[in-house]
Amino acid sequence: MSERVVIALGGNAILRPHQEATYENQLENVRSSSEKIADIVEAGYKVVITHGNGPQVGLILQQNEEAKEVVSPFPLDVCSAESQGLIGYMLDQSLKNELRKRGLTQQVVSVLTQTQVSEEDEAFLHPTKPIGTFYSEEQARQMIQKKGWNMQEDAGRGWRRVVPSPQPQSILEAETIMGLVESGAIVIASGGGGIPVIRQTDGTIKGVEAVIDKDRSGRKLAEEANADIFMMVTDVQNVFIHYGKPEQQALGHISMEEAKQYVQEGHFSTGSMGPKIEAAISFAEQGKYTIICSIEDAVSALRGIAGTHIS
Ligand SMILES: Nc1ncnc2c1ncn2[C@@H]1O[C@H](COP(=O)(O)OP(=O)(O)O)[C@@H](O)[C@H]1O
Ligand SMILES: NC(=O)OP(=O)(O)O
Repeated sequence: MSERVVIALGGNAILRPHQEATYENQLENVRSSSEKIADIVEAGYKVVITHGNGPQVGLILQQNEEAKEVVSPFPLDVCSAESQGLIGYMLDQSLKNELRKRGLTQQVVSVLTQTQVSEEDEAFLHPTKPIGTFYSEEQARQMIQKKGWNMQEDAGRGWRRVVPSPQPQSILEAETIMGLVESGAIVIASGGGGIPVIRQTDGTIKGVEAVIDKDRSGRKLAEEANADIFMMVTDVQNVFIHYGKPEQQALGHISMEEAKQYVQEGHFSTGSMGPKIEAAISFAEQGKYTIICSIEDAVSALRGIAGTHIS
């Protein structure tokens, strides 16, 4: 039986740090990622796709805020929904085109996904999720003063706006997503971690202003989809210890215990590599397998010869 892999595509792989945020640049990145995803499909894996939205949701939010004198701005959960539509559309279209080119007949479908979070989550008081553009420290100070943004340095790449990132509790459309996966379709779901919603006392759902980490939601999706492998595709080839320092060292195959040890030693930044390792550890706790790699290495990583593997 073919193995099932949930691929989580990083928002920064769709729009690279410091790359101009045009639609064309993002479409080209998504198009080349789709070639690699099609390679994985062709290699015989059953594929479920999720994706980040950090750069995109930040830009949509900024577009809303900049135009607020002319057009009423939308809240962050709506911007999240917009980013899911934007990226889902690009991925869906690019993958359909790539599969068609190769004579592959799998259906591709993108599901608008809402993820339940708790209103009580401490994360609402401590924003940690980097979104939007990268700024210099001086520009960041101006943004904090002029716009009242929360800003943090993001893993040595520059300063970014940060917003609350509550823990995902459940994926509301999980059953429908599973039905589509079982039908043999390639499903794109839980984009940007899913649109964050809370369940109110009367049972209705309502959007909340946050951005969920797609690696945390991706791990939930991988559990729901009963995936054999959870693959987080990002803009580095490996996870490193002593990242960004002269003594940095790439990790190949490590155990869950080693991963926990490295977390304790503080090797992974919150808001970037931290949540990926956290997701890998909880997936490994269920006896499952996680890979963190670049999109270029995705096929070799599945063969075990590239990327970081946590089991
Ligand atoms: N220990 C580490 N090893 C590798 N990358 C790290 C580490 N700590 C922080 N990072 C940063 O994590 C980034 C990937 O996380 P993130 O930006 O959230 O990716 P994505 O948007 O692709 O999910 C890398 O570009 C790197 O700058
Ligand atoms: N939502 C989310 O985790 O996006 P990134 O992968 O772009 O950070």
